[in-house]
Amino acid sequence: MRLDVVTIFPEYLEPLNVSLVGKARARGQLDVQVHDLREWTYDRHNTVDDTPYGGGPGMVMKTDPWGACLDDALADGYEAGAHGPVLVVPTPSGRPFTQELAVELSERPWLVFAPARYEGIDRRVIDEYATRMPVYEVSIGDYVLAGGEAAVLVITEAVARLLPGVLGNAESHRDDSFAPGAMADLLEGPVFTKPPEWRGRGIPDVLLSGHHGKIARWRRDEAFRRTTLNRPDLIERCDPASFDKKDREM
Ligand SMILES: N#Cc1c(-c2ccc3cc[nH]c3c2)n[nH]c1N
Repeated sequence: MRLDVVTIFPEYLEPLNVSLVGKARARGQLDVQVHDLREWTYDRHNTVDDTPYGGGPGMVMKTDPWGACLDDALADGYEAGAHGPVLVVPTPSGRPFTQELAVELSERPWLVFAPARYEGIDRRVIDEYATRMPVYEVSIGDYVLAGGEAAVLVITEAVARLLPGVLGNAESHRDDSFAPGAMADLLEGPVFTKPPEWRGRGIPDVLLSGHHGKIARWRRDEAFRRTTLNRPDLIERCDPASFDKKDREM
């Protein structure tokens, strides 16, 4: 997978050099190119913003730097269609970024991220590139950030960990919260590791029983309890029949 990120804060994307994404880059599973938008400005102040038409607070990111930078980023191997790039625009007014969307994006070969600053990017930029490729305007949550770079880090990690071979076998994302399957839409339950006792706190007996069926049932019950407590809205989406079926299989 190729990722291009256009930003006025390239240093904000330094975390893409470490941990899971950094290792995937080192292994050649990810090709990440970060572009400093100001390198596509041609005035002495490297201007990327201007006042909004119609008035109002703040500034709007200008068309020309974005057009010049995106054209260059896309010129390198661009082709339309299923094997081509998609434009991902983080915005508080976008569709929710979910595990389902992470899976959809992980199946694309090339993501081009356009994290804005100020009040956003001149709409004509998005409309221009929407004529050439799918555009995903996504929000990572119902809170307001000062720019889209943090969202790029979140989306990139959620997508990269789904790529074949990026997570070790032991770290399968099969049982992730929100991953498809009988535990779909349930939050993950508690986890424990050695030592067997810590500050007078032990391990739930069932996890020491070696009875895989009972362990699976306990984990599912704990996931159900945590989901009921923290995300009751997800409970309606669960199919209790899948649990009964799972029990019969244990
Ligand atoms: N994704 C996302 C966002 C943002 C966001 C994204 C881009 C810009 C550009 C200026 N301010 C921004 C906020 N806020 N909250 C979210 N969930």
